Amino acid sequence: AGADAPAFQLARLDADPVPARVLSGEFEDRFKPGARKAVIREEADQPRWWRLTATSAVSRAGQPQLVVSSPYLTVIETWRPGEALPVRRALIGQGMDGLHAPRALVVPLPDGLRAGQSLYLRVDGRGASVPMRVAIQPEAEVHRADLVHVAWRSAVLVSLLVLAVLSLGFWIGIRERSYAYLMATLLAQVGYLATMGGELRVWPAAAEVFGTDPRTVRLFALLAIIAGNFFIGSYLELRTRQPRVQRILDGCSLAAAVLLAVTFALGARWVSLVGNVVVLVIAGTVVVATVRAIRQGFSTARLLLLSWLPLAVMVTLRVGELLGGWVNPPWMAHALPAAMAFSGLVVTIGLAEQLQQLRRDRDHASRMASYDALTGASSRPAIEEQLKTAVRDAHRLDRPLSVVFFDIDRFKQINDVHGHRIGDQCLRIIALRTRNRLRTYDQMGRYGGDELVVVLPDTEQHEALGVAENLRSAVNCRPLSMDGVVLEASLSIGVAQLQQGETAEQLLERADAALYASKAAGRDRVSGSTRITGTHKALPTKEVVS
Ligand SMILES: Nc1nc2c(ncn2[C@@H]2O[C@H](COP(=O)(O)OP(=O)(O)OP(=O)(O)O)[C@@H](O)[C@H]2O)c(=O)[nH]1
Repeated sequence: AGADAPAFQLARLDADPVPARVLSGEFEDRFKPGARKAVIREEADQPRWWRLTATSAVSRAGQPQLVVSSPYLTVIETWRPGEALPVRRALIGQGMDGLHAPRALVVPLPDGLRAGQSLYLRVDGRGASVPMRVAIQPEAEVHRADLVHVAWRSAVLVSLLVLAVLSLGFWIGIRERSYAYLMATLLAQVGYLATMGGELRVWPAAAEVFGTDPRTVRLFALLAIIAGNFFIGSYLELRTRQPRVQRILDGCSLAAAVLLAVTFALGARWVSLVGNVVVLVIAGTVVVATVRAIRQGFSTARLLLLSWLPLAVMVTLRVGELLGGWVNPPWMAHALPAAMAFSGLVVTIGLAEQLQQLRRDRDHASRMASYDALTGASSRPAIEEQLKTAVRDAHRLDRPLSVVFFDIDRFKQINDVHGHRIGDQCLRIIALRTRNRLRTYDQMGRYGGDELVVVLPDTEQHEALGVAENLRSAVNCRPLSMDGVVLEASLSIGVAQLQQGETAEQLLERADAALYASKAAGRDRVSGSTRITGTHKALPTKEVVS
């Protein structure tokens, strides 16, 4: 509430004299009003002085607090009226206060302020140049905002970490590289948020090492950019689908990598400037790339766009703020991290969706390999495999097994007279009529051009001969009609029952020989293999059931 209508004025002194001189009033005339009413933005690399003057009285009731939001690395020393020593505040290190969430620097004003009274702030922004909102709020309000802040940050950081762990799991599980890039991006984002937001101070040792060095946050930001680029490139298959866009992203990654190198050498201000421009280029490029991918019919790009748009908007708002264009509303402090978590979540869902598609494709491919597309019967390798299994079971369980092998008579002539298309339909109808006369556990496969094999488990030769006769009459008793063409067709059939010690190949060979016997005897007939010695006998029905 205090941020809406500040009861104070801010002014800045572009110098850093010794405190006693400032407090003595020597520089009062040289303080200039700040660019914005309730915002401190310290651009200088050296500490500068800011004066906060109450325009109306701030009552001591409710324990008023001076609140400076999103300070990042800034260290502020505050001289309260009448005090010779300052109160030092920083998110990390000396001046850290254990009472408040790291969303703001908080200085108690136990006596309130009279109208016209001033606070003097020595602001050391360490060249970070982030805009900080200033407010005077009662203690209770500060605590409420702290609680909200902690809840948000915990939710976002935990989400990002959980998604990173999930990505790690997927990466290890299926060796899909996109997940490694996603994991790296998410972890870099966590690093960025924790160093930028001050959560790092939970671990004092880490806070001392990383927390007060402006290069750490740049390091994480640049790593997030590079990993994110790799992720997007691999997710959208840009290298093959949109090579030019991929080159732009590669250029951005290269720029980020160069910045990464010089940030250690220099720590210069323009590292952030160039880095932020690179971020804007990426934000725009990725929007274009996803829209194009969607146009190309790449359906999972929709999810990427959904995940990217809020992030791109938030990042643009934030970069605009850092580049000095404007000051974002306070909720932006949560919106950017939330957009990161949302984006990570949606992208993980997108990857899972891609994974499912991959599995569907694989299932489809294996179905295609085991079925003959024209007749719907098993393919040759599949029926050979099924026959082998059936033969092994028959030997092991001492059960009978028969095969029926047939060939359409003068099929070449059907093709020649009516065309290949009618020939195809003829094959399909015969396969359908065959299938309709089999038991569910009988198996049918297409062995060659117009040759089909039927495997009949638990069937002795005499029963198989009956089945074969049935199949033969199913074709020759009723002419085949298709597309206005009606034609007569017939089958030549060979039948053989498995003998003891016989292999699947030997069994098929005998059935094939019987088939040729049928052809030789004038076609349209059934022949059984004559050599029958030592077959497996069918058991009485009761025992079959058990
Ligand atoms: N329409 C169609 N024809 C096929 C297909 N596969 C093989 N054929 C043809 O089927 C014919 C098979 O001929 P054969 O089995 O050698 O001889 P046939 O004409 O059936 O004569 P017999 O078997 O001696 O009665 C060949 O002309 C092949 O081109 C197919 O998928 N579709």
